[in-house]
Amino acid sequence: MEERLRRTMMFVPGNNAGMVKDAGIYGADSIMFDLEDSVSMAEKDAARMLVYQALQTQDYGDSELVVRVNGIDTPFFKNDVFAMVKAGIQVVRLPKVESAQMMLDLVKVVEEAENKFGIKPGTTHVMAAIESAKGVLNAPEIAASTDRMIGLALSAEDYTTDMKTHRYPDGAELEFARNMILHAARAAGIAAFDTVFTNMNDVEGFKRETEHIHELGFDGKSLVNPRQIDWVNKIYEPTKKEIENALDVEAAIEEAHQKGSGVISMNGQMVDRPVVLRAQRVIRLAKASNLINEEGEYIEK
Ligand SMILES: CC(=O)SCCNC(=O)CCNC(=O)[C@H](O)C(C)(C)COP(=O)(O)OP(=O)(O)OC[C@H]1O[C@@H](n2cnc3c(N)ncnc32)[C@H](O)[C@@H]1OP(=O)(O)O
Ligand SMILES: O=C([O-])CC(=O)C(=O)O
Ligand SMILES: [Mg+2]
Repeated sequence: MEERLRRTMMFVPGNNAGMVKDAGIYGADSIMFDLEDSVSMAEKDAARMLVYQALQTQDYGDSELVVRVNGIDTPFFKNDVFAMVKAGIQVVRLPKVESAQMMLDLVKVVEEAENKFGIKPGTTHVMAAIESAKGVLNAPEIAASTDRMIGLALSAEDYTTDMKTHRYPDGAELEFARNMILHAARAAGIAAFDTVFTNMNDVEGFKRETEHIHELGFDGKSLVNPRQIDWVNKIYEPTKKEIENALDVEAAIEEAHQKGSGVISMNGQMVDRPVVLRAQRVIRLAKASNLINEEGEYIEK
């Protein structure tokens, strides 16, 4: 199956009826309804109900549908998971994950809910948000904890609090966590998401951070505002040169396969599997940015 693009995962506060209703219009790769920290204690049940109803009635287009449930040690957790699985959510994001066991405990509840509501076992995927030193150090075992895992996310607001620091413009305080999470995710073959950027007035800071995590190799970022979607997509957009090279690589490897070979030379450059895999990702990103037409040619904008 073709890997899904996950450049933008937008948080939508689960108690905000207007935002929940319109969340599909902005073109986020993933919409993440939040039942956790953007919802006050008094509104936990109302938010769960609102998101449940929206999932039954709203059309969210091609966006992947994710819910951030309340933590496993809260009185809301089990009700959240049951309601969201019943509503057919695609991914449950567990916050503040510190061990593989926490993911296994989540999966047990997901399984119970799938059985209860007659949903095909294994349909509901899960992901972990890493928000503490312990979580970062256990990232490899968390990433490999279950076949249902689709990704790891860094959650830097809680993480920097746990580390007794805060966020700085150069992001030096996050480098170790970013690298651990990225390596753990890649080793397990799942996605890696960078954290939110919450200062809506610092557009340059947001773009600098996104360029940095793009360079490191993150699939994308958790977002708090729809304006951030286009900024991320622009940074993840391949260049004309990258797209044309990727199209040449596809053609060259096709020719090689027809000759029964897995490797070929293209303008003096060896083309083999890793080069082809990189080219395929460039083409997926280019298609998502409408930079390749039906005939498979680059579209000049
Ligand atoms: C540390 C953590 O846990 S972070 C995760 C939890 N936090 C969240 O989920 C916060 C989500 N984001 C928000 O609530 C808001 O974007 C804020 C508070 C950051 C900024 O709010 P505003 O300044 O009002 O946003 P802005 O003016 O850009 O809104 C423009 C439009 O986008 C909508 N919008 C803004 N943020 C979102 C969102 N996250 N999801 C869906 N719609 C949104 C607004 O409703 C508004 O719609 P309208 O034009 O139809 O009225
Ligand atoms: O997942 C995120 O990026 C938001 C969050 O909870 C945090 O930073 O603590
Ligand atoms: Mg958090």
